[in-house]
Amino acid sequence: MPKFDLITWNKNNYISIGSTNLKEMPPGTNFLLNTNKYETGINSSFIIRKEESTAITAIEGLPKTPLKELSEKLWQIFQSTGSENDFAKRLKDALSRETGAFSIVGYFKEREEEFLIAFSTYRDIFIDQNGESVFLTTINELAPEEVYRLPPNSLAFWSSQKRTFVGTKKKTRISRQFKHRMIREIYETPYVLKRTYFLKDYPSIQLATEMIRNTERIWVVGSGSSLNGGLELQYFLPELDIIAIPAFEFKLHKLSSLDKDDTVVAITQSGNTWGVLEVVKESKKGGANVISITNNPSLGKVTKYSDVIIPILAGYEAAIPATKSFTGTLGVLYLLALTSRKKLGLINDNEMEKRLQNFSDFTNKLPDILPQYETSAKTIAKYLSNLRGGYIISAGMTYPIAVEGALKLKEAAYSHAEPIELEEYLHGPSAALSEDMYNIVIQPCEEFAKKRFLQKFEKFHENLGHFVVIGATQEVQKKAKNTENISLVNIDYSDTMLYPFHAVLFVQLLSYWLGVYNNTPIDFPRGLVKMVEK
Ligand SMILES: N[C@@H]1[C@@H](O)[C@H](O)[C@@H](COP(=O)(O)O)O[C@@H]1O
Repeated sequence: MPKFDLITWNKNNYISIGSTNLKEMPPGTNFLLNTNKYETGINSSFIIRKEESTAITAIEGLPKTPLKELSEKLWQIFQSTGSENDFAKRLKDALSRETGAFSIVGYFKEREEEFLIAFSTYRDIFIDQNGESVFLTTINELAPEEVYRLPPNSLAFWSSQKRTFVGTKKKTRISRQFKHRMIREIYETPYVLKRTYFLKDYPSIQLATEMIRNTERIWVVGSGSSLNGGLELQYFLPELDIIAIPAFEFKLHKLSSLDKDDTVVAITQSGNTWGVLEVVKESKKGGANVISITNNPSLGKVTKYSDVIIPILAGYEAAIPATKSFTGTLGVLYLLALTSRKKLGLINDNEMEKRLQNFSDFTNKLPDILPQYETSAKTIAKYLSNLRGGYIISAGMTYPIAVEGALKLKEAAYSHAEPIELEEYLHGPSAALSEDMYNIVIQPCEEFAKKRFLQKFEKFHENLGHFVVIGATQEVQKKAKNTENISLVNIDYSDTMLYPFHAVLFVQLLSYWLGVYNNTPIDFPRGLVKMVEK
């Protein structure tokens, strides 16, 4: 009998591998089942225990059927009689009928026979057998160099009698092993957004929308990247009275005037940031509505004080610089804004469908877009590595991305970057530039602001060590006389609401590569923690 770690796990109330403990993990997205060799950690949404050592399933993502029910359904199939092939077929049928972006791995023991299954609707699962152990993961970086790759919508089925996996493709070589968690997590983004897409049918989004519709003022509170992500709601829903404000500032000056017609949207990846908890506790006491958006919906304390909880489906994020959780937050806000616009009669069914389709198309294209962005980010980072710092400038929809970009450049690359609003640049900051500095302009998508940038183009380009322009850069190309110290990054977007996603991914990759060239401890910047508690 092979010795699965899962059996060990089954004897406990929770799963623990290496130093990580499921109880401390946000319900998540990636799982690693087993191994003695790779004690790296599991990040799984839900584990359902049956009686002693009989069944255990780990499900990540967002299937339509509630997780408990889905697990129960699979268990029924295992208990039914029939041949091994029948089991496999019935399982596959049941799983293929399910909608949503999810993956499942399971261990079942029935009539002295043991079975392992793996299935995903939307991503590869990597599988390997190593002597007595079986290894399953969705994180390719954790897999051995040569693994069996299970493509989406196929079922891998292992039985203790046959001792081989049925359904997997031939062994393939994993081409990329990520050096840092930050870059691996950026490359997780397509999966994060694919899961997020299915939030459209999630009850919390509908409830939050209802709350937003019946409210007078909306306050978005958070810190760090969560606050920066929150700024975007003001642009996604410009018709409403929304103010995004640091949690601490809100506590100091707004809490006292809060009333029951107000809604507080608290954004917190960890769900446990002290300043945010202070705000939600007191907002609740004061009778306001509280919506929390968190990557830790089961264990984050923020949920205790929330009327509605919307999960960020990013999964466990290890690197201190937030990347996939930021983009996951944008995804949640995109859906929340769309549903609210629909409810408020600002868009009709067709437009709603079109935007959802755009979002889904974007998630499908993203795996091809990311390496392209990375190639140019890497080249540009090389230029920037000789410079001491600079400005990151934008306006409108992508202004929050300039703010977030400046934070990423500081955290990951120790590059002193300051975010500036496009027009504000002309009111002081331009005076402080020198030849050892850079300007990064995220071209606005609003026509009026686009024109303004072109009109003042020379001003942004003067006295610089390097000038980077991100966006629809064709016009800039015509405008630029001296192209020596300019880098243009063309971004192809048709839906302006998706432009911030493109821009932030590029800026994250740029910060990452600048960190590599500057030789910084990218994943664990000095003096920073993932979560600021009391
Ligand atoms: N270094 C982290 C930031 O990356 C994070 O954005 C912030 C807010 O955390 P949370 O989103 O968990 O509330 O906390 C810390 O400062």
